Amino acid sequence: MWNDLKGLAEARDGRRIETLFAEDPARAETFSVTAEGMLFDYSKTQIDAEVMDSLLTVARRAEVERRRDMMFAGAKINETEGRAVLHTALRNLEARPVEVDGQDVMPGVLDTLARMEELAREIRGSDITDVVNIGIGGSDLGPKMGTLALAPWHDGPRCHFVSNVDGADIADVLKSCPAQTTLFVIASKTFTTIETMTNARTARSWLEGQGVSPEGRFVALSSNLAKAGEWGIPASRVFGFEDWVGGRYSMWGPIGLSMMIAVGPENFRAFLEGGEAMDSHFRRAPLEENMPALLAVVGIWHNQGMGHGTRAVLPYENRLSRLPAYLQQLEMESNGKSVAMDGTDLPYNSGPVVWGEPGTNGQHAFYQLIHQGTRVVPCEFLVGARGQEPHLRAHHELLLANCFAQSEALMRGRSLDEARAKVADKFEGDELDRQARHRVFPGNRPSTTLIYPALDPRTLGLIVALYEHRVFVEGVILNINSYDQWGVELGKELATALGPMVEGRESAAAKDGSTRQLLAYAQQHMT
Ligand SMILES: O=P(O)(O)OC[C@H]1O[C@](O)(CO)[C@@H](O)[C@@H]1O
Repeated sequence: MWNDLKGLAEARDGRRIETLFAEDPARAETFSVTAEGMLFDYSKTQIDAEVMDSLLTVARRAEVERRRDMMFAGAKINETEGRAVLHTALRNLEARPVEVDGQDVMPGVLDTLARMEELAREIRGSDITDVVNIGIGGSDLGPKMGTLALAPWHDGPRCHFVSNVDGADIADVLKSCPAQTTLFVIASKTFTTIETMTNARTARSWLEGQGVSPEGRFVALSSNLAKAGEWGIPASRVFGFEDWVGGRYSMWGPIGLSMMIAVGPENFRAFLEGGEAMDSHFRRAPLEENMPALLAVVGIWHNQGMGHGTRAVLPYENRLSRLPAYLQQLEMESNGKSVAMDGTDLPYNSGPVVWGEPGTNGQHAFYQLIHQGTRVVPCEFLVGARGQEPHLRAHHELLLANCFAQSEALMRGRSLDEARAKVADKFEGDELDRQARHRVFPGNRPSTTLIYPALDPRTLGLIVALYEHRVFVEGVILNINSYDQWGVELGKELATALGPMVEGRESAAAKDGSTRQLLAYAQQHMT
Protein backbone atom coordinates (compact mmCIF):
# COMPACT_ATOMS: atom_id res chain seq x y z
CA MET A 1 0.00 0.00 0.00
CA TRP A 2 2.93 2.35 0.68
CA ASN A 3 4.17 1.69 -2.83
CA ASP A 4 0.74 2.68 -4.13
CA LEU A 5 1.04 6.02 -2.32
CA LYS A 6 4.56 6.54 -3.61
CA GLY A 7 3.42 5.63 -7.12
CA LEU A 8 0.61 8.17 -6.90
CA ALA A 9 3.08 10.79 -5.69
CA GLU A 10 5.52 10.05 -8.52
CA ALA A 11 2.75 10.27 -11.07
CA ARG A 12 1.99 13.77 -9.79
CA ASP A 13 5.59 14.94 -9.82
CA GLY A 14 5.76 18.35 -11.48
CA ARG A 15 2.00 18.78 -11.74
CA ARG A 16 1.10 22.30 -10.60
CA ILE A 17 -1.35 22.70 -7.74
CA GLU A 18 -2.58 25.88 -9.41
CA THR A 19 -3.63 23.83 -12.40
CA LEU A 20 -5.84 21.74 -10.13
CA PHE A 21 -7.67 24.91 -9.10
CA ALA A 22 -8.00 26.00 -12.73
CA GLU A 23 -9.42 22.61 -13.69
CA ASP A 24 -11.87 22.35 -10.81
CA PRO A 25 -13.67 25.49 -9.65
CA ALA A 26 -15.02 23.57 -6.63
CA ARG A 27 -11.59 22.34 -5.54
CA ALA A 28 -11.38 24.48 -2.39
CA GLU A 29 -14.71 23.20 -1.07
CA THR A 30 -14.04 19.59 -2.11
CA PHE A 31 -10.72 19.43 -0.34
CA SER A 32 -11.83 21.10 2.88
CA VAL A 33 -13.78 19.98 5.89
CA THR A 34 -15.65 21.84 8.61
CA ALA A 35 -16.18 20.71 12.18
CA GLU A 36 -17.41 22.60 15.21
CA GLY A 37 -17.19 25.91 13.35
CA MET A 38 -13.57 25.37 12.23
CA LEU A 39 -12.51 25.00 8.60
CA PHE A 40 -9.56 22.81 7.57
CA ASP A 41 -8.52 23.57 4.00
CA TYR A 42 -6.10 21.12 2.42
CA SER A 43 -6.78 22.10 -1.18
CA LYS A 44 -3.36 23.74 -1.65
CA THR A 45 -1.74 20.29 -1.86
CA GLN A 46 -1.28 17.70 -4.62
CA ILE A 47 -4.17 15.68 -3.21
CA ASP A 48 -6.88 14.87 -5.74
CA ALA A 49 -9.84 12.49 -5.69
CA GLU A 50 -7.72 9.43 -6.56
CA VAL A 51 -5.14 10.24 -3.88
CA MET A 52 -7.82 10.84 -1.25
CA ASP A 53 -9.47 7.59 -2.18
CA SER A 54 -6.19 5.72 -1.67
CA LEU A 55 -5.45 7.51 1.58
CA LEU A 56 -8.85 6.62 2.99
CA THR A 57 -8.41 3.04 1.81
CA VAL A 58 -5.10 2.93 3.67
CA ALA A 59 -6.84 4.29 6.77
CA ARG A 60 -9.68 1.77 6.49
CA ARG A 61 -7.31 -1.14 5.94
CA ALA A 62 -5.49 -0.10 9.10
CA GLU A 63 -8.88 -0.27 10.84
CA VAL A 64 -8.74 3.27 12.12
CA GLU A 65 -12.41 3.23 13.06
CA ARG A 66 -12.19 -0.03 15.00
CA ARG A 67 -9.03 1.10 16.81
CA ARG A 68 -10.69 4.45 17.60
CA ASP A 69 -13.68 2.71 19.14
CA MET A 70 -11.33 0.47 21.13
CA MET A 71 -9.51 3.52 22.47
CA PHE A 72 -12.72 5.25 23.60
CA ALA A 73 -13.96 2.00 25.13
CA GLY A 74 -10.90 1.68 27.38
CA ALA A 75 -9.18 -1.24 25.59
CA LYS A 76 -5.48 -1.58 26.44
CA ILE A 77 -4.21 -0.31 23.11
CA ASN A 78 -0.91 0.81 24.66
CA GLU A 79 0.29 -2.77 24.36
CA THR A 80 3.93 -2.34 25.40
CA GLU A 81 2.86 -0.89 28.73
CA GLY A 82 -0.39 -2.85 29.05
CA ARG A 83 -2.42 0.33 29.48
CA ALA A 84 -5.64 1.82 28.25
CA VAL A 85 -5.47 5.24 26.56
CA LEU A 86 -8.20 7.36 28.05
CA HIS A 87 -7.26 11.02 28.16
CA THR A 88 -10.66 11.45 26.48
CA ALA A 89 -12.28 10.40 29.78
CA LEU A 90 -10.86 13.57 31.37
CA ARG A 91 -13.12 15.70 29.16
CA ASN A 92 -16.10 13.34 29.12
CA LEU A 93 -18.27 15.90 30.89
CA GLU A 94 -21.48 14.10 30.02
CA ALA A 95 -20.08 11.24 32.16
CA ARG A 96 -20.73 8.49 29.61
CA PRO A 97 -19.50 5.37 31.47
CA VAL A 98 -15.95 4.35 30.50
CA GLU A 99 -14.70 1.06 31.89
CA VAL A 100 -11.17 -0.08 32.57
CA ASP A 101 -10.92 -3.64 33.89
CA GLY A 102 -14.68 -3.63 34.46
CA GLN A 103 -14.66 -0.41 36.54
CA ASP A 104 -16.26 2.84 35.41
CA VAL A 105 -13.51 5.46 35.70
CA MET A 106 -15.85 8.43 35.41
CA PRO A 107 -16.83 8.89 39.08
CA GLY A 108 -13.15 9.20 39.99
CA VAL A 109 -12.41 11.58 37.11
CA LEU A 110 -15.30 13.89 37.97
CA ASP A 111 -14.50 13.80 41.66
CA THR A 112 -10.92 14.90 40.95
CA LEU A 113 -12.17 17.63 38.63
CA ALA A 114 -14.49 18.91 41.37
CA ARG A 115 -11.59 18.91 43.88
CA MET A 116 -9.39 20.78 41.44
CA GLU A 117 -12.12 23.36 40.93
CA GLU A 118 -12.51 23.79 44.66
CA LEU A 119 -8.78 24.34 45.16
CA ALA A 120 -8.57 26.68 42.15
CA ARG A 121 -11.38 28.80 43.59
CA GLU A 122 -9.73 28.81 46.99
CA ILE A 123 -6.39 29.94 45.59
CA ARG A 124 -7.91 32.53 43.30
CA GLY A 125 -9.69 33.98 46.31
CA SER A 126 -6.63 33.89 48.56
CA ASP A 127 -3.56 36.10 48.94
CA ILE A 128 -1.50 33.87 46.63
CA THR A 129 0.03 36.12 43.98
CA ASP A 130 2.21 33.62 42.12
CA VAL A 131 1.85 29.98 41.13
CA VAL A 132 4.96 28.12 39.97
CA ASN A 133 4.31 24.93 38.01
CA ILE A 134 7.32 22.65 38.29
CA GLY A 135 7.19 19.89 35.69
CA ILE A 136 8.70 18.87 32.37
CA GLY A 137 7.52 17.40 29.06
CA GLY A 138 3.83 16.66 29.27
CA SER A 139 3.73 18.04 32.79
CA ASP A 140 4.82 21.45 31.53
CA LEU A 141 4.19 21.95 27.82
CA GLY A 142 0.38 21.64 27.89
CA PRO A 143 -0.47 23.97 30.79
CA LYS A 144 2.23 26.41 29.68
CA MET A 145 0.98 26.49 26.10
CA GLY A 146 -2.65 26.73 27.24
CA THR A 147 -2.11 29.44 29.84
CA LEU A 148 -0.40 31.63 27.27
CA ALA A 149 -3.07 30.88 24.65
CA LEU A 150 -5.78 32.01 27.06
CA ALA A 151 -4.01 35.14 28.32
CA PRO A 152 -7.13 37.31 27.82
CA TRP A 153 -8.96 35.07 30.34
CA HIS A 154 -6.06 35.01 32.80
CA ASP A 155 -7.47 36.79 35.86
CA GLY A 156 -5.98 34.58 38.58
CA PRO A 157 -2.51 34.74 40.14
CA ARG A 158 0.55 35.07 37.93
CA CYS A 159 1.66 31.67 36.60
CA HIS A 160 5.23 30.60 36.00
CA PHE A 161 6.54 27.39 34.54
CA VAL A 162 9.84 25.84 35.55
CA SER A 163 10.98 22.79 33.62
CA ASN A 164 14.70 22.77 32.89
CA VAL A 165 17.13 21.21 35.32
CA ASP A 166 19.43 24.09 34.36
CA GLY A 167 19.29 26.12 37.57
CA ALA A 168 18.91 29.25 35.46
CA ASP A 169 15.28 28.35 34.85
CA ILE A 170 14.13 28.26 38.47
CA ALA A 171 16.51 31.05 39.50
CA ASP A 172 14.99 33.42 36.95
CA VAL A 173 11.45 32.56 38.03
CA LEU A 174 12.11 32.84 41.77
CA LYS A 175 13.56 36.32 41.32
CA SER A 176 10.08 37.62 40.57
CA CYS A 177 8.16 35.58 43.18
CA PRO A 178 7.41 36.84 46.71
CA ALA A 179 8.11 33.88 49.01
CA GLN A 180 5.19 34.75 51.32
CA THR A 181 2.57 34.49 48.59
CA THR A 182 3.91 31.89 46.17
CA LEU A 183 2.42 28.43 45.67
CA PHE A 184 4.38 25.60 44.02
CA VAL A 185 2.60 22.98 41.93
CA ILE A 186 4.74 19.88 41.44
CA ALA A 187 3.49 18.26 38.28
CA SER A 188 4.90 14.83 37.57
CA LYS A 189 3.02 11.74 36.51
CA THR A 190 5.73 9.49 37.95
CA PHE A 191 6.96 11.85 40.69
CA THR A 192 10.45 10.52 40.00
CA THR A 193 11.55 12.70 37.07
CA ILE A 194 14.98 13.96 38.01
CA GLU A 195 14.56 17.47 36.61
CA THR A 196 11.25 18.03 38.38
CA MET A 197 12.31 16.57 41.71
CA THR A 198 15.53 18.60 41.67
CA ASN A 199 13.61 21.81 40.97
CA ALA A 200 11.01 20.93 43.61
CA ARG A 201 13.75 20.48 46.25
CA THR A 202 15.31 23.79 45.23
CA ALA A 203 11.92 25.49 45.60
CA ARG A 204 11.51 24.03 49.09
CA SER A 205 15.00 25.15 50.16
CA TRP A 206 14.33 28.60 48.71
CA LEU A 207 11.18 28.97 50.78
CA GLU A 208 13.02 27.83 53.91
CA GLY A 209 15.89 30.18 53.10
CA GLN A 210 13.36 33.03 52.94
CA GLY A 211 12.03 32.06 56.37
CA VAL A 212 8.74 30.71 55.00
CA SER A 213 7.45 27.30 56.05
CA PRO A 214 6.87 25.03 53.04
CA GLU A 215 3.73 23.74 54.74
CA GLY A 216 0.69 24.58 52.64
CA ARG A 217 2.89 25.91 49.85
CA PHE A 218 2.98 22.76 47.72
CA VAL A 219 0.44 20.94 45.61
CA ALA A 220 1.20 17.64 43.82
CA LEU A 221 -0.23 16.40 40.53
CA SER A 222 0.72 12.80 39.98
CA SER A 223 -0.32 9.23 39.38
CA ASN A 224 2.20 8.17 42.03
CA LEU A 225 0.29 9.07 45.18
CA ALA A 226 2.73 7.23 47.42
CA LYS A 227 5.73 9.26 46.23
CA ALA A 228 3.80 12.52 46.50
CA GLY A 229 2.87 11.56 50.05
CA GLU A 230 6.51 10.72 50.89
CA TRP A 231 7.38 14.23 49.81
CA GLY A 232 5.23 15.48 52.65
CA ILE A 233 2.34 16.89 50.64
CA PRO A 234 -0.98 16.23 52.43
CA ALA A 235 -3.50 14.05 50.58
CA SER A 236 -5.92 16.97 50.32
CA ARG A 237 -3.36 18.75 48.13
CA VAL A 238 -2.53 15.76 45.94
CA PHE A 239 -4.47 15.34 42.70
CA GLY A 240 -4.11 11.90 41.22
CA PHE A 241 -4.64 10.48 37.79
CA GLU A 242 -4.41 6.99 36.41
CA ASP A 243 -1.76 5.37 34.24
CA TRP A 244 -4.17 5.50 31.30
CA VAL A 245 -3.43 9.21 30.92
CA GLY A 246 -0.22 9.58 28.93
CA GLY A 247 2.05 12.46 29.99
CA ARG A 248 1.72 14.30 26.67
CA TYR A 249 -2.06 13.88 26.76
CA SER A 250 -2.50 15.02 30.34
CA MET A 251 -3.32 18.72 30.27
CA TRP A 252 -7.04 17.95 30.53
CA GLY A 253 -6.77 16.58 34.06
CA PRO A 254 -4.80 17.48 37.18
CA ILE A 255 -1.77 18.51 35.09
CA GLY A 256 -3.96 21.40 33.88
CA LEU A 257 -4.34 22.78 37.41
CA SER A 258 -2.04 25.80 36.95
CA MET A 259 -3.98 26.75 33.84
CA MET A 260 -7.25 26.32 35.73
CA ILE A 261 -5.99 28.57 38.53
CA ALA A 262 -4.95 31.15 35.93
CA VAL A 263 -8.16 31.31 33.88
CA GLY A 264 -10.69 30.00 36.39
CA PRO A 265 -12.67 26.75 36.57
CA GLU A 266 -15.42 27.96 34.19
CA ASN A 267 -12.99 28.71 31.39
CA PHE A 268 -11.15 25.45 32.04
CA ARG A 269 -14.49 23.66 31.65
CA ALA A 270 -15.03 25.45 28.34
CA PHE A 271 -11.63 24.09 27.27
CA LEU A 272 -12.77 20.58 28.28
CA GLU A 273 -16.03 21.09 26.38
CA GLY A 274 -14.05 21.91 23.25
CA GLY A 275 -12.10 18.67 23.63
CA GLU A 276 -15.30 16.74 24.23
CA ALA A 277 -16.91 18.25 21.13
CA MET A 278 -13.93 17.22 18.99
CA ASP A 279 -14.10 13.71 20.49
CA SER A 280 -17.72 13.49 19.50
CA HIS A 281 -16.94 14.64 15.94
CA PHE A 282 -14.04 12.19 15.71
CA ARG A 283 -16.20 9.30 16.89
CA ARG A 284 -19.16 10.00 14.65
CA ALA A 285 -18.06 11.61 11.39
CA PRO A 286 -17.32 9.29 8.48
CA LEU A 287 -13.63 9.34 7.56
CA GLU A 288 -14.35 11.47 4.46
CA GLU A 289 -15.62 14.26 6.72
CA ASN A 290 -13.59 13.53 9.80
CA MET A 291 -11.27 16.43 10.52
CA PRO A 292 -8.65 14.57 12.61
CA ALA A 293 -8.62 11.68 10.12
CA LEU A 294 -8.19 14.07 7.20
CA LEU A 295 -5.42 15.98 8.96
CA ALA A 296 -3.75 12.62 9.53
CA VAL A 297 -4.00 11.33 5.98
CA VAL A 298 -2.73 14.65 4.62
CA GLY A 299 0.28 14.12 6.92
CA ILE A 300 0.70 10.55 5.68
CA TRP A 301 0.54 11.77 2.08
CA HIS A 302 3.25 14.35 2.60
CA ASN A 303 5.57 12.17 4.66
CA GLN A 304 5.12 8.61 3.48
CA GLY A 305 3.76 9.42 -0.02
CA MET A 306 5.70 12.48 -1.17
CA GLY A 307 8.69 11.79 1.08
CA HIS A 308 8.77 15.14 2.91
CA GLY A 309 10.21 14.26 6.30
CA THR A 310 9.35 17.42 8.22
CA ARG A 311 6.31 19.59 8.70
CA ALA A 312 6.12 23.15 9.93
CA VAL A 313 3.32 24.24 12.24
CA LEU A 314 2.84 27.96 11.76
CA PRO A 315 0.25 29.59 14.02
CA TYR A 316 -0.72 33.10 12.94
CA GLU A 317 -1.74 33.58 16.54
CA ASN A 318 0.97 34.94 18.77
CA ARG A 319 -0.47 33.38 21.90
CA LEU A 320 -0.12 29.97 20.29
CA SER A 321 3.63 30.50 20.22
CA ARG A 322 4.15 27.41 22.40
CA LEU A 323 1.91 25.22 20.22
CA PRO A 324 4.79 24.02 18.00
CA ALA A 325 6.77 22.95 21.09
CA TYR A 326 3.66 21.26 22.51
CA LEU A 327 3.08 19.44 19.22
CA GLN A 328 6.71 18.41 19.03
CA GLN A 329 6.21 16.28 22.10
CA LEU A 330 2.70 15.19 21.17
CA GLU A 331 3.64 14.09 17.66
CA MET A 332 7.29 13.11 17.91
CA GLU A 333 7.17 11.29 21.25
CA SER A 334 4.06 9.49 20.00
CA ASN A 335 4.99 8.57 16.45
CA GLY A 336 8.80 8.72 16.41
CA LYS A 337 9.28 4.95 16.55
CA SER A 338 11.02 2.46 14.26
CA VAL A 339 9.24 -0.75 15.16
CA ALA A 340 5.68 -1.77 14.39
CA MET A 341 3.24 -3.00 17.03
CA ASP A 342 4.51 -6.56 16.56
CA GLY A 343 8.15 -5.54 17.14
CA THR A 344 9.25 -5.83 13.51
CA ASP A 345 11.12 -3.00 11.78
CA LEU A 346 8.93 -0.41 10.12
CA PRO A 347 9.32 -0.69 6.35
CA TYR A 348 8.60 3.03 5.91
CA ASN A 349 9.39 6.32 7.63
CA SER A 350 7.74 6.94 10.98
CA GLY A 351 6.28 10.31 11.99
CA PRO A 352 7.82 13.52 10.67
CA VAL A 353 10.02 16.08 12.37
CA VAL A 354 7.62 18.76 13.59
CA TRP A 355 8.78 22.32 14.07
CA GLY A 356 7.56 25.87 13.79
CA GLU A 357 7.14 29.37 15.14
CA PRO A 358 4.33 31.85 14.99
CA GLY A 359 3.80 33.91 11.89
CA THR A 360 4.67 36.62 11.12
CA ASN A 361 7.93 36.15 13.05
CA GLY A 362 8.88 33.00 11.15
CA GLN A 363 8.50 34.90 7.87
CA HIS A 364 11.48 37.02 8.85
CA ALA A 365 13.55 34.03 9.89
CA PHE A 366 13.22 30.62 8.22
CA TYR A 367 10.58 31.14 5.54
CA GLN A 368 13.45 31.81 3.12
CA LEU A 369 14.21 28.08 3.19
CA ILE A 370 10.55 27.17 3.01
CA HIS A 371 10.10 29.23 -0.17
CA GLN A 372 13.41 28.74 -1.96
CA GLY A 373 15.34 25.94 -0.23
CA THR A 374 15.91 22.64 -1.97
CA ARG A 375 13.78 20.74 0.56
CA VAL A 376 10.01 20.90 0.50
CA VAL A 377 8.47 21.55 3.92
CA PRO A 378 4.70 21.01 4.06
CA CYS A 379 3.33 23.91 6.09
CA GLU A 380 0.35 23.87 8.41
CA PHE A 381 -1.06 27.34 9.03
CA LEU A 382 -3.47 28.12 11.87
CA VAL A 383 -5.31 31.40 12.22
CA GLY A 384 -8.38 32.90 13.87
CA ALA A 385 -10.79 34.94 11.74
CA ARG A 386 -10.90 37.34 14.68
CA GLY A 387 -7.94 38.30 16.78
CA GLN A 388 -7.87 38.16 20.56
CA GLU A 389 -7.47 41.94 20.66
CA PRO A 390 -10.53 43.24 18.78
CA HIS A 391 -9.56 46.88 19.38
CA LEU A 392 -6.42 46.27 17.28
CA ARG A 393 -8.33 45.27 14.17
CA ALA A 394 -5.76 46.71 11.78
CA HIS A 395 -3.14 44.38 13.23
CA HIS A 396 -5.38 41.41 12.67
CA GLU A 397 -6.17 42.37 9.10
CA LEU A 398 -2.45 42.47 8.39
CA LEU A 399 -1.96 39.14 10.14
CA LEU A 400 -4.66 37.48 8.04
CA ALA A 401 -3.29 38.99 4.85
CA ASN A 402 0.15 37.64 5.69
CA CYS A 403 -1.13 34.18 6.52
CA PHE A 404 -3.14 33.87 3.32
CA ALA A 405 -0.30 35.39 1.29
CA GLN A 406 2.14 32.76 2.49
CA SER A 407 0.07 29.78 1.40
CA GLU A 408 -0.60 31.52 -1.92
CA ALA A 409 3.10 32.29 -2.44
CA LEU A 410 4.08 28.73 -1.57
CA MET A 411 1.65 27.42 -4.17
CA ARG A 412 2.14 29.95 -6.97
CA GLY A 413 5.82 30.72 -6.71
CA ARG A 414 7.36 33.13 -9.20
CA SER A 415 8.55 32.08 -12.64
CA LEU A 416 11.80 33.16 -14.28
CA ASP A 417 9.88 35.43 -16.63
CA GLU A 418 8.09 37.08 -13.75
CA ALA A 419 11.38 37.46 -11.90
CA ARG A 420 12.99 39.01 -14.97
CA ALA A 421 10.17 41.51 -15.24
CA LYS A 422 10.76 42.49 -11.61
CA VAL A 423 14.37 43.52 -12.22
CA ALA A 424 14.35 44.39 -15.92
CA ASP A 425 14.71 48.09 -15.12
CA LYS A 426 17.91 47.48 -13.14
CA PHE A 427 19.87 44.88 -15.13
CA GLU A 428 20.32 43.65 -18.65
CA GLY A 429 21.75 40.76 -20.64
CA ASP A 430 23.39 37.92 -18.70
CA GLU A 431 23.31 39.94 -15.51
CA LEU A 432 19.54 40.29 -15.79
CA ASP A 433 19.27 36.54 -16.11
CA ARG A 434 21.58 35.89 -13.17
CA GLN A 435 19.80 38.38 -10.92
CA ALA A 436 16.40 37.06 -11.94
CA ARG A 437 17.31 33.46 -11.12
CA HIS A 438 17.90 34.44 -7.49
CA ARG A 439 14.39 35.85 -7.40
CA VAL A 440 12.63 32.75 -8.73
CA PHE A 441 10.28 30.89 -6.37
CA PRO A 442 9.63 27.30 -7.47
CA GLY A 443 6.15 27.30 -5.91
CA ASN A 444 4.05 24.16 -5.95
CA ARG A 445 4.80 23.77 -2.24
CA PRO A 446 1.99 22.23 -0.22
CA SER A 447 0.29 23.83 2.74
CA THR A 448 -2.90 23.48 4.74
CA THR A 449 -4.80 26.05 6.77
CA LEU A 450 -6.92 25.57 9.87
CA ILE A 451 -9.09 28.64 10.37
CA TYR A 452 -11.43 29.13 13.32
CA PRO A 453 -13.63 32.04 14.47
CA ALA A 454 -11.34 33.13 17.33
CA LEU A 455 -9.03 31.57 19.88
CA ASP A 456 -10.99 31.12 23.11
CA PRO A 457 -11.02 28.36 25.76
CA ARG A 458 -13.39 26.11 23.84
CA THR A 459 -11.52 26.55 20.57
CA LEU A 460 -8.25 25.73 22.28
CA GLY A 461 -9.84 22.46 23.44
CA LEU A 462 -11.02 21.74 19.90
CA ILE A 463 -7.56 22.37 18.47
CA VAL A 464 -5.64 20.29 21.03
CA ALA A 465 -8.03 17.35 20.74
CA LEU A 466 -7.90 17.64 16.94
CA TYR A 467 -4.15 17.20 17.00
CA GLU A 468 -4.31 14.38 19.55
CA HIS A 469 -6.64 12.41 17.31
CA ARG A 470 -4.54 13.23 14.27
CA VAL A 471 -1.57 11.64 16.03
CA PHE A 472 -3.73 8.62 16.91
CA VAL A 473 -4.86 8.11 13.30
CA GLU A 474 -1.34 8.52 11.90
CA GLY A 475 -0.08 6.06 14.51
CA VAL A 476 -2.73 3.48 13.59
CA ILE A 477 -1.96 3.84 9.89
CA LEU A 478 1.75 3.48 10.61
CA ASN A 479 1.00 0.52 12.91
CA ILE A 480 2.92 2.21 15.72
CA ASN A 481 2.21 2.27 19.43
CA SER A 482 1.73 6.03 19.83
CA TYR A 483 1.46 5.78 23.61
CA ASP A 484 4.82 4.55 24.86
CA GLN A 485 8.13 6.45 24.80
CA TRP A 486 10.95 3.99 25.30
CA GLY A 487 13.24 6.23 23.27
CA VAL A 488 13.67 8.61 26.21
CA GLU A 489 14.97 5.94 28.58
CA LEU A 490 18.55 5.35 27.46
CA GLY A 491 19.61 8.97 27.86
CA LYS A 492 18.09 9.04 31.36
CA GLU A 493 20.01 5.88 32.36
CA LEU A 494 23.29 7.18 31.02
CA ALA A 495 22.80 10.57 32.70
CA THR A 496 22.29 8.80 36.02
CA ALA A 497 25.49 6.84 35.49
CA LEU A 498 27.44 9.92 34.40
CA GLY A 499 26.40 11.98 37.43
CA PRO A 500 29.13 10.61 39.75
CA MET A 501 31.71 10.98 36.96
CA VAL A 502 30.81 14.66 36.51
CA GLU A 503 31.17 15.11 40.25
CA GLY A 504 34.58 13.39 40.05
CA ARG A 505 33.56 10.58 42.41
CA GLU A 506 33.85 7.84 39.82
CA SER A 507 36.34 7.06 37.09
CA ALA A 508 35.28 7.63 33.49
CA ALA A 509 37.98 5.29 32.17
CA ALA A 510 35.44 2.94 30.58
CA LYS A 511 33.79 5.75 28.59
CA ASP A 512 34.54 6.53 24.95
CA GLY A 513 37.21 9.08 24.06
CA SER A 514 34.80 11.89 23.26
CA THR A 515 32.84 11.52 26.50
CA ARG A 516 36.10 11.39 28.49
CA GLN A 517 37.34 14.53 26.77
CA LEU A 518 34.09 16.41 27.45
CA LEU A 519 34.16 15.35 31.11
CA ALA A 520 37.79 16.42 31.46
CA TYR A 521 37.10 19.80 29.89
CA ALA A 522 34.04 20.39 32.11
CA GLN A 523 35.93 19.42 35.25
CA GLN A 524 38.83 21.68 34.37
CA HIS A 525 36.55 24.69 33.90
CA MET A 526 33.89 23.97 36.52
CA THR A 527 35.45 25.73 39.45
O1 LIG B 1 5.31 13.70 34.35
P1 LIG B 1 6.62 13.04 34.52
O2 LIG B 1 6.49 11.64 35.02
O3 LIG B 1 7.54 13.85 35.37
O4 LIG B 1 7.28 12.90 33.10
C1 LIG B 1 7.60 14.03 32.34
C2 LIG B 1 7.85 13.66 30.92
O5 LIG B 1 8.91 12.74 30.81
C3 LIG B 1 8.66 11.79 29.79
O6 LIG B 1 8.39 10.58 30.40
C4 LIG B 1 9.81 11.68 28.85
O7 LIG B 1 11.00 11.57 29.53
C5 LIG B 1 7.43 12.34 29.09
O8 LIG B 1 6.72 11.34 28.44
C6 LIG B 1 6.71 12.99 30.20
O9 LIG B 1 5.74 13.88 29.75
